[in-house]
Amino acid sequence: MELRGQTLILTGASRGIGRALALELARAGANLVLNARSEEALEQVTREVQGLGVQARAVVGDAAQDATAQFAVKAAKVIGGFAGFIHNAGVLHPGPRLWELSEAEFDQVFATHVKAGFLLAKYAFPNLRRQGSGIAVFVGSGAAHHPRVGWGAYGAAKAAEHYLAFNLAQEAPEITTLVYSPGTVDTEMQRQGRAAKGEIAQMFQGFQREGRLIQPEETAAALVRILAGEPRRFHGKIATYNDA
Ligand SMILES: NC(=O)C1=CN([C@@H]2O[C@H](COP(=O)(O)OP(=O)(O)OC[C@H]3O[C@@H](n4cnc5c(N)ncnc54)[C@H](O)[C@@H]3O)[C@@H](O)[C@H]2O)C=CC1
Ligand SMILES: O=C(O)c1cccc(O)c1O
Repeated sequence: MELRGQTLILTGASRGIGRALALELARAGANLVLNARSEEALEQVTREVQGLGVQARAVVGDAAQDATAQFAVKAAKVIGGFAGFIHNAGVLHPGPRLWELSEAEFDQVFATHVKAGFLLAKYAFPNLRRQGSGIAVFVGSGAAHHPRVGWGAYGAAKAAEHYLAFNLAQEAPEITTLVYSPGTVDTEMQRQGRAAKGEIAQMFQGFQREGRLIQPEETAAALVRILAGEPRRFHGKIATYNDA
């Protein structure tokens, strides 16, 4: 897929994998609508992306709010060449067993991974279908298939997010829709995992001790290689960091 001149929406762009993806996509020539909740960090990433010579627009807000998704699609259409989205925003809340999470934490995890994915599809897919093509990437996780003490809501939300992607792939075959599983990546989410209480912290500490963490730049480059190549081979499937 040619990325130059195409406009993509990217959620969770203020740090970690999202920030690295924004920069790598810009290097590949893509214009970007960047979303995150923290205005200062997002504006900073947006300036860095613009410095790479592409058009970029920051949309500050919760990706799980209807207005955020609606505005992001509008902003992408104003830039022109709207080609789709990468839903990367995520939150883990590591540590508590499922029944120890607050209702607000549970809702936040499902809203960020699942509802935000639904809203992006709700506003992007009708446009992309009219154009007859597009790309939708859901940043997924091995957690969707591997129950562990201390990440129950997260894993359940990731499983639901994967399912949204697989179902959309059937509902809109003309839009290439895939899950990207980024590997175990050295980000704030990993740091929160290591600092958590209970068994999950040992797992995350082990990732670091065993040298299993990859850098956000590596996993971003791998996804952009997939997108710039033949993303269609992963339609309705999970592409992993190693596939690139
Ligand atoms: N770091 C890892 O080892 C792995 C990460 N992932 C997934 O990769 C994605 C990115 O994670 P990381 O960069 O590691 O995490 P991170 O915590 O460093 O960054 C998450 C990003 O999402 C944003 N965000 C969170 N809630 C949001 C909301 N409601 N609306 C808009 N933005 C929101 C944050 O502001 C931040 O920009 C997530 O979907 C995560 O589940 C999947 C597998 C492994
Ligand atoms: O599988 C992992 O290593 C992992 C770690 C943190 C967060 C995740 O989603 C993961 O899948």
